[in-house]
Amino acid sequence: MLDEELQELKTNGNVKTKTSTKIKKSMRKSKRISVDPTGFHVSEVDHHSKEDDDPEEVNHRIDAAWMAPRDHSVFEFRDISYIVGKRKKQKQILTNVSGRVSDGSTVAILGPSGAGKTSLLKALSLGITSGEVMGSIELNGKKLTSQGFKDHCFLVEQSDHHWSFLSCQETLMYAASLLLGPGNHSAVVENVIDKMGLQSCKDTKVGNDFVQGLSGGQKRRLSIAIALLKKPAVIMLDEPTSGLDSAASVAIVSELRKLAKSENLIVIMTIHQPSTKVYNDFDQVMLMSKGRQAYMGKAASAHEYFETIGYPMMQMTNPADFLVDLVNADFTSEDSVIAILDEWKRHLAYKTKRCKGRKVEVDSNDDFHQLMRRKKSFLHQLSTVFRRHGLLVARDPILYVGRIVVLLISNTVFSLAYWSSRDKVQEQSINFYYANAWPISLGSMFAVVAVFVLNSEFKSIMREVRNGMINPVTYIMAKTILVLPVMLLFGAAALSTGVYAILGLKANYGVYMVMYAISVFVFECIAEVLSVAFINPLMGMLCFLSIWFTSFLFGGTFLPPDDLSVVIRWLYHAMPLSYTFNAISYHVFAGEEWPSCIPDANAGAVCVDFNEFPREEPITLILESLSKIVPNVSGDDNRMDAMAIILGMALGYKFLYVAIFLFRTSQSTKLRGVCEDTFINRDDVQST
Ligand SMILES: Nc1ncnc2c1ncn2[C@@H]1O[C@H](COP(=O)(O)OP(=O)(O)OP(=O)(O)O)[C@@H](O)[C@H]1O
Repeated sequence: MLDEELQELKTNGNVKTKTSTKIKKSMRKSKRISVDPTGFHVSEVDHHSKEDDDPEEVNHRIDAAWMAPRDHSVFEFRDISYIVGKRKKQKQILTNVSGRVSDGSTVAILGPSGAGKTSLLKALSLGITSGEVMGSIELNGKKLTSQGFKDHCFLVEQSDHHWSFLSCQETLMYAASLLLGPGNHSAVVENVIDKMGLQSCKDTKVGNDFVQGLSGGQKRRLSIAIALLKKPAVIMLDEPTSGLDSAASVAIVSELRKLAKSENLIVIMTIHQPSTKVYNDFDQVMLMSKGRQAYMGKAASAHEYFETIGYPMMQMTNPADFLVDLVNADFTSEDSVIAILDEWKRHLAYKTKRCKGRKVEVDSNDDFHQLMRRKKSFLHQLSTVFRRHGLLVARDPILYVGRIVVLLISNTVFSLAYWSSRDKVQEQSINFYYANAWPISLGSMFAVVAVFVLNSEFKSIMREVRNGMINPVTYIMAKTILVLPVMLLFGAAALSTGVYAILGLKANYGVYMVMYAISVFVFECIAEVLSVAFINPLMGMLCFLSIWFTSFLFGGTFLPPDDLSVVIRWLYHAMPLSYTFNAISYHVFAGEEWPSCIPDANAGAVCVDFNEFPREEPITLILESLSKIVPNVSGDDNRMDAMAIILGMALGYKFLYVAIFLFRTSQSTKLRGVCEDTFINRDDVQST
């Protein structure tokens, strides 16, 4: 309803309901703002009026500002060059690529495979973090910085990293909450659902490779819908039609064109080889080959330009095929491609020497962004991310729920395997020890799954951070708070049925749960580090398994630390499981009635001579006797110390995780400004 009112208001502005009156008032307020034509500068904003303090009023102003068309903008990049490698192995990926796009335009970057399309888009979205990038990128005449990109631009990547277990509508509601601040944004969300044709699948889960969900085209539409929620000046899309059939490709590109016109957007996309229908929807095209430009200008005039330089297009030809084939060295001679690239350089107008890299950031003082900045607080973001990931923790079976179920089943089976240790006799003490060591070993090893899942989550978070949706700290905090009780649930699943119900353990349940949770938590923290340290999750998983097995082997269950070579003896002290096994073995034998060992009456090596261990306490005795077989067991109560050391290790790993996480999410392209002669498009010279 509100949506319809807003639409009507936007077109004729005479809806007479209470809600629309508020929005109207808000829009009038928005109009009080005068916009500097060179940027998004606001000259007159009443920052502290009484109405601004009313959350409902601010909410309506945001909705109204969101509905209003965006300010005019110009995106310009000059002499973008990109070099990778060092010295003799240097490779020039991009060479002096320039362009200028105004709002309302859709630009397609075309070219054969390896032409440099993706590299250019990455450079324009400040996403290149290695090698050297030169040139200048400006939005409304001001240098585009990472913050400027977060405020005014949005990159839709080729692979859609969404939250698989959220529905389309839930995804958009959380995105709206993150982008627009607190309040009910269902009207705005409905608006983008309608615009992107997602009405029929709004309750469908996004899905992934393992869970059926949205189709490829719907996922792409969802990515664009999220971008629209932000109301950016520029949307960049990497291959938005890849993997889609021709009808879906036409629909997406024509929708983007309409959006560019209606929302004053600049749309820049890379595209491989579009059909004629898709090509006709582009306002401008940039043709690339060998990292250089062969053409940049009106899509409809491209064939005229090539005709003037001696390459007429045959009738009934797909213009995109014609252009791409012209500069594809696989179909044309290398010399001919170079001649076309050189010809374009000659065609460009010469502009005087100019130093780029001015340190002026894009303003984000337009009304919409002013309001949003005031509304979006760290706490609000934290609570949104907390609610979203709480839902995902409950729904995603791979991350935690699956582990809880497997721990429950496997440890029930283990306890049945050690059924005889219920007798609590000396010769069963070793079995009872193992019955308690396996649940913790298994629980800590299962954290390998977290490496895989968190690696994939990190990609989604990276997308959100780069597009200015969230502060990475909110994700880290929310996840840490959510994971702590889950560790206790792991303990409950691993121990309740197995060692407590089946084997009749009497040791304090609460203390055991906490010890279990801490011991598994440290491995969860190791998994977090490895999930962000490697781009490929399989590398992280391999590393995790190596660390876990080292911890298991050098945990003192099998090898006495004193027998180890001095070169690797430190591993016994550096790995968490040695502390865990020591503390847990004391805990499970403490408080139990273990009959004293009678010398000579027992077969096997378990029984000890009283004279060797003159102490009276039965717990100490059983532990001392057990230590003959399990080197790490001792009669001393080290539980507090052990847990403190493990928590310290967990904290260390957490620190490392946060450092890598923040480092990777903060990386962006460092553009090195150049002071060289600049060549720009003749058309642009005329239009400026
Ligand atoms: N970091 C890098 N190190 C070495 N070579 C690179 C690097 N990045 C890109 N390249 C090379 O630069 C060229 C352009 O790559 P890019 O992915 O930009 O091309 P593209 O036009 O998007 O190709 P496609 O359409 O096949 O995706 C390719 O030859 C690629 O191998």
